[in-house]
Amino acid sequence: MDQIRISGGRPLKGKIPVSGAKNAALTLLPAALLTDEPLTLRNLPRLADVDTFGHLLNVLGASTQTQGSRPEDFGRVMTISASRMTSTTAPYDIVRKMRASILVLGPLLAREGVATVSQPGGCAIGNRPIDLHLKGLEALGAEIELTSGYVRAKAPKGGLTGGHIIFPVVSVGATENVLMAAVLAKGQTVMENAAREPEIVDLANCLVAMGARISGIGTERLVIDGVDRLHGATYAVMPDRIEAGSYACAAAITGGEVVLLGADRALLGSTLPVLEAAGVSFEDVKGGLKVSRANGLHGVTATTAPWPGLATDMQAQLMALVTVADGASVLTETIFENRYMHVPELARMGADITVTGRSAVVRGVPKLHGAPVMATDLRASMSLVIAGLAAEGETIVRRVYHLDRGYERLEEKLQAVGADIERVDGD
Ligand SMILES: CC(=O)N[C@H]1[C@@H](OP(=O)(O)OP(=O)(O)OC[C@H]2O[C@@H](n3ccc(=O)[nH]c3=O)[C@H](O)[C@@H]2O)O[C@H](CO)[C@@H](O)[C@@H]1O
Ligand SMILES: C=C(OP(=O)(O)O)C(=O)O
Repeated sequence: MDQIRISGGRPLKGKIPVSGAKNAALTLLPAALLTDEPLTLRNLPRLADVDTFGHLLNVLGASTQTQGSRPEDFGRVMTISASRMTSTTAPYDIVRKMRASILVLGPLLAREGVATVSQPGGCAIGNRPIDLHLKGLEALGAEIELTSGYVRAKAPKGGLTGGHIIFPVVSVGATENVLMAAVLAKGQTVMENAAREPEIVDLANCLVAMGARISGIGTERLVIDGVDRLHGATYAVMPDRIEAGSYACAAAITGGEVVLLGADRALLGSTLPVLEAAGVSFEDVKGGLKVSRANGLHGVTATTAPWPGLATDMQAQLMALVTVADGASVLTETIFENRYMHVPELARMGADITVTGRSAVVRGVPKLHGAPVMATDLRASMSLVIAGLAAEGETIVRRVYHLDRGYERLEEKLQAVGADIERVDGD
């Protein structure tokens, strides 16, 4: 199995192109099921999860064609044509590999009137329920049964109808699923306390380009006037704000200076001031954002929250950064109950971290040392890469398949800015 070997201590210098956002791509792909005309997605990142989603769309009867994807290019263009669906079932074998598969539920229900989707279980970062997805779809008239590990959903005769949904907590996935169902429902749907993440804005903009009628995009109150049909469109996936934030941490921890091509400070929300407080400097430059270490690294107190708060998907990378900061940090995770799988691994590299309940106290140490490490989720794995880039000596990161889910050609991008990093065969 592949491993990543890093010899730490080299300041990163140069340019890193930011890829299309994984978490936007994984909600734009199921949107293709809402129309019988082709949807062309540009700037799709080359990631294992995108391939898995393509496979799921094929299983449902949609064709997927990728164009212009020379191996040396970042990103690719995919045209998805769901002119005729041959199945309405998302099987366990695919859903277990990729939680985002649940996002075919709303589109299948809206388009075909039925959907059977394997229930995603918990995962390494927490419990991850889907009750709000189901309640939201029920508010549009769907009948839902949970049997044998599957969600079986049926629209009433005549199709889904608009409804009024007040989410008790902000849910990115539930907002996406219900939004995709509501665009083809009869009448008006109002979603209150909807998620406002940039990836939801990206989905809504793509749906509008396909003929949907949505107002309140980017706010917590989305109003959707259902239309009879959507048409095809061409849409470019937004840049990956989490990838950009991850490389910002990598540049700062190594004392380097990197231009993140295509990065946009507006997409970082209040993750940006938290990184600034930790000592990352951001400067707008032509074509992107220049990141470097300002005046040393400093401990921070920060809590993850829905947009525009500190992104939960940046918590592990921020933690890696502050392991070598002056002073202590207190990081609190509010979205997932178990998103600290990186803590024992960072500790093996010399970090001083104590977790109590939902908070982690990180006392900065002068330096980290390389070690063999392993993580059980995507961002935890990235935090180990960031730590490895700064550590003295060699770090081996195992279970690279987590990184391949969310970072397009990670080692190539880091090699290009001077990191001593390579993918090697391992046991
Ligand atoms: C608000 C938030 O930051 N969401 C993150 C979440 O999205 P993802 O869509 O996976 O999760 P949600 O946004 O739905 O979850 C937010 C919170 O709502 C709870 N919940 C969710 C759905 C549900 O049906 N019932 C329920 O109780 C969850 O347990 C969680 O505490 O993980 C993604 C991958 O790391 C991140 O990119 C998203 O930024
Ligand atoms: C946990 C993540 O993704 P997923 O929900 O696809 O597992 C992530 O993007 O950090």
